[in-house]
Amino acid sequence: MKSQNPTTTQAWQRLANFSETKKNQQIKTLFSDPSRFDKFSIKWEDVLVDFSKNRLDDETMQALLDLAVELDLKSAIEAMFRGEKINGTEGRAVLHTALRNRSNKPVFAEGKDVMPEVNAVLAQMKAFADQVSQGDWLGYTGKPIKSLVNIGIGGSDLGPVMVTEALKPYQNPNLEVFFVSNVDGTHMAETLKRVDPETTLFFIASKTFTTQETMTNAHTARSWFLEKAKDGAAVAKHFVALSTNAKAVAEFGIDTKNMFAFWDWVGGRYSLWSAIGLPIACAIGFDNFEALLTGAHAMDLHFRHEPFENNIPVVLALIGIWNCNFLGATSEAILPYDQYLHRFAAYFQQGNMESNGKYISRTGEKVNYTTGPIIWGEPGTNGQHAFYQLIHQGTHLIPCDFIAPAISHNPVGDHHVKLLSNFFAQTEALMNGKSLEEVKSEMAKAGKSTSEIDQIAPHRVFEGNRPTNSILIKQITPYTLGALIAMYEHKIFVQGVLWNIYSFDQWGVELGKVLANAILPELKDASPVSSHDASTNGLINAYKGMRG
Ligand SMILES: O=P(O)(O)OC[C@H]1O[C@H](O)[C@H](O)[C@@H](O)[C@@H]1O
Repeated sequence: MKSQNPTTTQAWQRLANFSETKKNQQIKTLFSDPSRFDKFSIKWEDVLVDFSKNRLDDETMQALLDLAVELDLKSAIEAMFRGEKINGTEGRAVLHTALRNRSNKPVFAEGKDVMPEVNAVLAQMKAFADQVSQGDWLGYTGKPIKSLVNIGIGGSDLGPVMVTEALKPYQNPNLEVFFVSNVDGTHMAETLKRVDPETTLFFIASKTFTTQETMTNAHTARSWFLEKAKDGAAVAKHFVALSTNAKAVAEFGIDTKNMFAFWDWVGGRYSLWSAIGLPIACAIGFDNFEALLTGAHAMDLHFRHEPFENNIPVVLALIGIWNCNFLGATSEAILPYDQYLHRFAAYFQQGNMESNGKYISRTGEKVNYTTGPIIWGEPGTNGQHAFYQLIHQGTHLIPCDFIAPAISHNPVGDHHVKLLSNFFAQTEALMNGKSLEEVKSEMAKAGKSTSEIDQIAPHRVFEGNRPTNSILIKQITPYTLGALIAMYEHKIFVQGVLWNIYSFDQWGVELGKVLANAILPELKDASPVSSHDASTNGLINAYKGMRG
């Protein structure tokens, strides 16, 4: 994979040169081009991506596309799909695309076709999910399973939670799903209050099977279970493991025949397509899980083969780079107008920020440009009544992705048209704003006094010109959700390639873990500590004092 500081390319120089003059380009005036909407939107299957409401003209788009060519994005995409070890610091391939490779064409990692293994685990998942969802998997007292409890954190939690929530309309009504991630005992305690050991299945989900939070929660769940079941042999009916680490699974006491494997070429935050997706498959049924994979595969094909100018993940990634590196945006909001997608932004916080939150380039130097933005968001319309104030009138430039389904799973009264009227109105308002003249004349018409108009009018002005993308999807189904997730995954990949950083490691999470392990034994007794800096010593000693 080509490794080059993007700022040294001709395309970047061009973008930098004209960005000063184009920075404040008015989006609404760009619509004087009657073909703008057609030119700056992509229709793919049942999805429409409109990126015309950006500070983006033909020249900028061309320079961004040239940047992708100059940095040899095409070869990088091929390198990922072909199983090259593009995760350079861990020496691993990145093949989540193989997990959903419905074509079944061979995919090689280290010279070995991974598809037979992928298919074997999928078959094992199907057999298991079918038994659970049909009520044939019985607990130790012979009762069918009613509650699924996933114990995992990060990539072993966020994907399954997000998808299970997003696809609730497809959920088996006989099953309830719970997710325990936090090492805070409250998370486990509150969940255990709501489940019955005779009818509960625990999924211990951990790629490494060493993660402190997950192992602590797993041991607590097992002790709770054994207290009731009083028979070690019953564990096999109530605990399964989703992991790459068979040895640690066996050491924990889960029979490896109850283990669903995946491999080191699956990154944690890209793992919902693997055995980590088993709770999803149980909750919504294996056919629906397969449709999720199929949708993602369709997006993979689009991403791999479509020319860049028509390639949704590539175009969205390039616009993100324009906004971050040239217009000064430091964050991006993801705003789904779909209550079922309420964990979507949280999921892509990990996807984006753990992948591209890096200041060291692939050649080991500190970068001299901005990389991964801060990702945040909540479902519309809740966000509108909370933080949209800042998006509309704050001092930060916050590019937003608006996502909405045309058809609701709950066509109750006029809720959906109301929801979608807000979806359309917000991007319109963010682009067009409202001028001082408009505000003044409105206030005058409403009979306000001149002094009131002079005093209040400036506060009611909307500068507008806030960039947005709108992603309209016919309906959120397993298939379209799979495609949507894959779309964002590939956007992140493209940005990592162009920023010349390694998107598939996460060294930045290590230091805190190591220090927590050093502090843990110090918290076990009352003796004061003095080995840290004054603040950390002070905090630990105050804690010991409060605890008594
Ligand atoms: O699946 P596990 O090995 O338990 O890892 C769970 C999570 O913890 C790590 O600290 C990483 O930051 C995440 O990328 C990962 O998803």
